[in-house]
Order: sequence, then structure tokens, then C-alpha cells
Amino acid sequence: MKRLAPELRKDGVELDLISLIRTILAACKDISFRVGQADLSGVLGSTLNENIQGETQKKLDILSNQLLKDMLLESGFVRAIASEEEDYIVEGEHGGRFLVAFDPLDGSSNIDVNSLTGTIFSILPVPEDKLDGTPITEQDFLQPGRNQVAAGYVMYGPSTILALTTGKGVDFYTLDKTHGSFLKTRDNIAIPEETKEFAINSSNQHKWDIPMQRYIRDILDGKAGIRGKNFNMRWIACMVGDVHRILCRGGIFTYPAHTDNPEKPNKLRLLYEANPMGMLVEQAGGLVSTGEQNILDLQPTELHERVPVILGSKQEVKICLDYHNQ
Ligand SMILES: O=P(O)(O)OC[C@H]1O[C@](O)(COP(=O)(O)O)[C@@H](O)[C@@H]1O
Ligand SMILES: [Mg+2]
Ligand SMILES: [Mg+2]
Repeated sequence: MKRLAPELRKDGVELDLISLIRTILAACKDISFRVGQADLSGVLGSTLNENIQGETQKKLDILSNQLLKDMLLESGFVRAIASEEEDYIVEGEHGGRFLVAFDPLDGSSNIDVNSLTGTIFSILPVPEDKLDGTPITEQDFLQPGRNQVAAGYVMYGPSTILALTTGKGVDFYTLDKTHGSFLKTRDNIAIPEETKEFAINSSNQHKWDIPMQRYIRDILDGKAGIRGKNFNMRWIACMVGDVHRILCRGGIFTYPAHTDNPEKPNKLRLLYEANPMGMLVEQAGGLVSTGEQNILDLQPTELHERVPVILGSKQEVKICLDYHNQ
């Protein structure tokens, strides 16, 4: 039985960080239970609220956010949190050396149809000059993804699975629901470099820029076309589910910019979607880019900033980037 804490200690992960990860997992265990019981306990459906990004909040978005926020801020390991469902950062009163940014429930549109959802988290260090207790500001969260000390997601599917990196590769842990512990089930995840599988919401095709139009058109031409092979397509409408499949068997996932809305061209959020997924994918040997730049090198400019995302199997992402650089 490879339990989480001893495995992380073996990897040399510091004790406070292990305790913080365990706190996130305690909240996720609760979320997993509530997602599974949602239909029975009447928490399916939307609220009357919108978050700062103009999205209608589901009851489970709010519940998951509250669970994570309360447990993290009371843990003593987290100075402040940022969340998709919080307009501004929230600072705790119990000290700690870490900042956590999270998407409490990813794939919200899947909630009401009993399909995949997940929680995504990114752990950053408190900047040196704030370790003395000087109040944390939004600026302190605006660190490039390269600064993440750990990142991961918990996927609520037929099994509840954690994908975790602390910068030494990616491991999967599965929640053993009989004992309530996360047990290591796969280690050193490696994304195959080549693939015949792609994930994009093709209903938006008319909104993509020319390089993405060309890249997907050539894929769809299959064996007879310039790519010389037939591809398969998947779209889970939950980034956690799509990235999990890519970690398991390779593929390319992209959510490109939409040219029809210059005010809001991108969908995925940098701090709590693109960066943590970027760290996981890179740690598993894949590539992650905006089309112009490695996502992990971006200097964030605002808390809920959105970016274009291309990630997955190294060779396929490179081919996609070639279309952008022609
Ligand atoms: O509506 P679409 O285009 O299918 O978008 C799906 C994408 O939106 C997201 O659901 C956004 O996440 P939230 O549910 O946390 O807002 C991603 O997980 C997913 O990749
Ligand atoms: Mg999300
Ligand atoms: Mg969400």
C-alpha cells in the first residue's frame, strides 16, 4: 500500500508541503462524496449568482469552493488563496509559507449530466519579503508557472484520481473509498511523444485564427492528406478529463483564442487551469504553449487572466506550433 505521505517523504518533499497537499485532498475527498451524492442531496443545478468572470455559478461550484477555502485557510500552511469562484484573493489568519490558486470544480457544465468533473490546484511560495507577515496582495499571486512548487488535479470520475507533481515527475493516486486514503497506483507518468488523438471544441471552428484552422483541417484530411494518418477526436468539456486522458495515453488538447470577441478571446484561466496543467504535462514529458510562448514562462498580469492553451504529446504540439510560426 503506497500511501501519499510516505511516498512524498521518500521523494524528499518538505513536511509543510506534504501537510498542505493532504489538506487539499481532505477537501477533495469531501467534494468527491458530494459530487457522487449530488442528485440525492439536491445540490444539482445553478445558483442565481455569477462569478467575477460572468459565469453562472453552480451549487456545487460554491460548495466545493467553500470546502477548499475553509480547510486551506484554517490549516496553518496557507497564507492566502485565489479561486475561480472568488473575485479577489482571500488571506487567512494562521500564517503559512504557501499560496494556493484553485479551480474548485472544473467542468461545471458536466455536473448536471453526471459526467466528469475535477479540482485543479497550483501551489506557489509566499514571496520572501512577505514571510515576515506583511499582508499578501493580488500581486503576490502573479508569479510565472515556473515558480509552482507543486500542482495537480483530482478527477471525480468512476474512480477519484489524483495526478500530482512536486517537480519530480507525475504520479497518480487513487482514492480507496473503503479506507478513505489516496494510494499510489501509477508512477513516473510519461506522455507518448506522438499521437493520433486530438481534443478541441470544433463548434468554435469559425472563431479560430488561420494557423489553427489550417492545423485542424490537415488533421481532418486523415491518411490522404498532408499528415498521412487518420486521427481520432475526444472532447470531455472538462479540462481535467482531457488532460488525464493525455497523461494516460497521449494526445493534443487545445483551447485556442476566439477572434470574434477581442474583449474576451480566451477561455482557460492561467493561474488555476493552464499553469498547474502545464506543470503536470511538462513533468510528464509533454509540451505546453500559448501558440507563441511556453505557458509556464508567462508573467501573469491579473488574477483571473485567460490564455490560449495548446498542450500534450511533444511532437504533435511542435507540429501545431509550426503552423503558428510559418
Ligand atoms: O464549453 P466548452 O467549450 O466545452 O469548454 C470546456 C472547457 O471549459 C472548462 O469547463 C472551464 O472550466 P470551469 O467548469 O471550471 O469553468 C474546461 O474545463 C473545459 O476544457
Ligand atoms: Mg475549469
Ligand atoms: Mg470551475
